[in-house]
Amino acid sequence: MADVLVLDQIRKSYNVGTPVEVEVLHGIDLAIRPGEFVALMGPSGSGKSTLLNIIGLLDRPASGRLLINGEDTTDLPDAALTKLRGHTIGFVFQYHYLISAFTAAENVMMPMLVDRGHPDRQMEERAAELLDRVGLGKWRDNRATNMSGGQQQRVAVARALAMDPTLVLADEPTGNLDTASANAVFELMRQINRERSTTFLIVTHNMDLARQCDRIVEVVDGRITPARQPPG
Ligand SMILES: Nc1ncnc2c1ncn2[C@@H]1O[C@H](COP(=O)(O)OP(=O)(O)OP(=O)(O)O)[C@@H](O)[C@H]1O
Repeated sequence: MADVLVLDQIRKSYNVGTPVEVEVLHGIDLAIRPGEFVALMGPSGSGKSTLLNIIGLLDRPASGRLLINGEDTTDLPDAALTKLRGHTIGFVFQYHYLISAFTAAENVMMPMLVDRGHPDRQMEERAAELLDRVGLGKWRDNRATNMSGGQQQRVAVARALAMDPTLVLADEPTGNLDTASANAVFELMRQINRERSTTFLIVTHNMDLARQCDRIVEVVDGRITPARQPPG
């Protein structure tokens, strides 16, 4: 089976006032296999979010190749990138970004609504199944605003899974939560990874959580440091 993700010499610069370009990713090589649960760590400003945006097809690298499920995305037009993103990648952010006027179920349906063409019944059943899975079946018709931070983040995890993605990208998904809620959200993602073989790449500053991952990838100054196993 093809690697879920292959990065080959990915470089990225930001324009910080013409003509000044500052390179923040200096040739990143990375491969992630199907079903891996990987922590992405590194100091503030090292380039983790920049890298995640490129992997999530939200931003393009200046040079280098990015393959998702064996497909080279380098020369794909924007519309094809949007479609590939919608069908293969789920996102969880530090802030949940739920729509407060919508119910939990409606929020989970959002990726399917955006993708268009999914019958209502199918979307409702999928949302119900996923909310059950994250332990919030009874909260289906509650507005997102009436839920706790941990519950909101579990709805966000359910929403990330709506399109049955191969890869979930999570940018500090537990950063805003108290320790108990953070552990619960992390454990939920770990269980989903084991049950469904969904691949996860999780940015975290939390070493306790990172050491429960299969592997830690560390970015320092826009470069990946040599691989290391989570300390036992
Ligand atoms: N839009 C932008 N324009 C210019 N510089 C940027 C932009 N976005 C990020 N940078 C710079 O790129 C570098 C990497 O930033 P990035 O946000 O990827 O780091 P990070 O590792 O995710 O940090 P943190 O852990 O604080 O979120 C930093 O020096 C940052 O200032």
